[in-house]
Amino acid sequence: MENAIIELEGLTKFYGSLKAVDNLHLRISAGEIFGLLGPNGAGKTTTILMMLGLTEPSGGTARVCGFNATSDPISVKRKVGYMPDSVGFYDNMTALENLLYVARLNGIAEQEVHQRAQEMMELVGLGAAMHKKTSAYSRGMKQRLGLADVLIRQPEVIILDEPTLGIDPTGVKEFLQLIRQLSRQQGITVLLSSHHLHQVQQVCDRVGIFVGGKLLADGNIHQLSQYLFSEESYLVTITLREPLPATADWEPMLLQMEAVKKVTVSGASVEVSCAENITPELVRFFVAKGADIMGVYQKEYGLEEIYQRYFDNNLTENVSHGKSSGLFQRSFFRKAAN
Ligand SMILES: Nc1ncnc2c1ncn2[C@@H]1O[C@H](COP(=O)(O)OP(=O)(O)OP(=O)(O)O)[C@@H](O)[C@H]1O
Repeated sequence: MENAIIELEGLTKFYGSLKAVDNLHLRISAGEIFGLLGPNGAGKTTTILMMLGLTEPSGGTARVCGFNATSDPISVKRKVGYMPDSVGFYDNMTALENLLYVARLNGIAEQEVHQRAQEMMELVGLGAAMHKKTSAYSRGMKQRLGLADVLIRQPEVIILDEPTLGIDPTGVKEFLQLIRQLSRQQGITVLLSSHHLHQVQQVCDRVGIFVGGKLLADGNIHQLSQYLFSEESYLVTITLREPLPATADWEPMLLQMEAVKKVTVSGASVEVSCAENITPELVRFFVAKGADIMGVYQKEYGLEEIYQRYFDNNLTENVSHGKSSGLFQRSFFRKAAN
């Protein structure tokens, strides 16, 4: 990859006998917004800490902005802004005073510190609230102020660990828009760790799926979808007025169509995975059967399904332990592999 600003080579971390990060290889380009996506305990925070030189790898290397994070953490910290999931402030000070404090700690010259802090407050949308004490700030406002703290040092890379935790949906949307705008306007590289699929999907150029310390796949949503669902790229959901009669043999008939790979029935909803877009044929099929169609919805696979697919093996294991997932509560009809 040309112009990689983050390069992880065989990065590994053991905590005692626990392998928290397992031979991670990853390159992120300058200006990219990369989403590190994984469930709790996947190793996201440990990876970030190694990239910042805050914990030493057991193996491999992390290079950020050309510096080795283990042997030269100070240089990395000059280039990288890190926002943990929860940012603390002095509640008895105003937001601007908090920011000025951080700016001075970071050695920003006194003659420019005021102007820069005020500019940052405007940039993160807190211009009108900069003289309020942070004790009166909402969680979303505190996250914005946290971002200003990070940005005031003019980093090349920002790393955000679960940045939207505890923010309401409107706040999340605004915060993500802000991240995207900053990255695009200022060319900042963003690494965002999250387990909120929808949010990652909205804002990231590329996503890495991280499970059990391993990076299982990375790419943009379309690439991941093509890779995983090449045979079942189209998902058509047809909603009928009545649930399918128990005696109907429509599923096997649908599966006889060349392009149909899988049929899932859930009440009055029939989900058909196909290799080609055969929505008109499917509609004709149901009409010919005398069914009333209430809705037809066609979509490309999203991150949720991609993520779910990576958990297929785990799901099987869970089911064998009696913890059946929602997926298995519906009936599945899959074409047997030839
Ligand atoms: N300091 C530590 N000592 C021992 N084990 C640790 C330590 N930090 C993390 N772990 C373990 O390493 C694994 C990875 O943890 P990590 O915090 O990196 O995951 P994560 O993906 O960031 O999870 P979350 O989304 O919950 O923050 C987990 O099993 C965790 O319990």
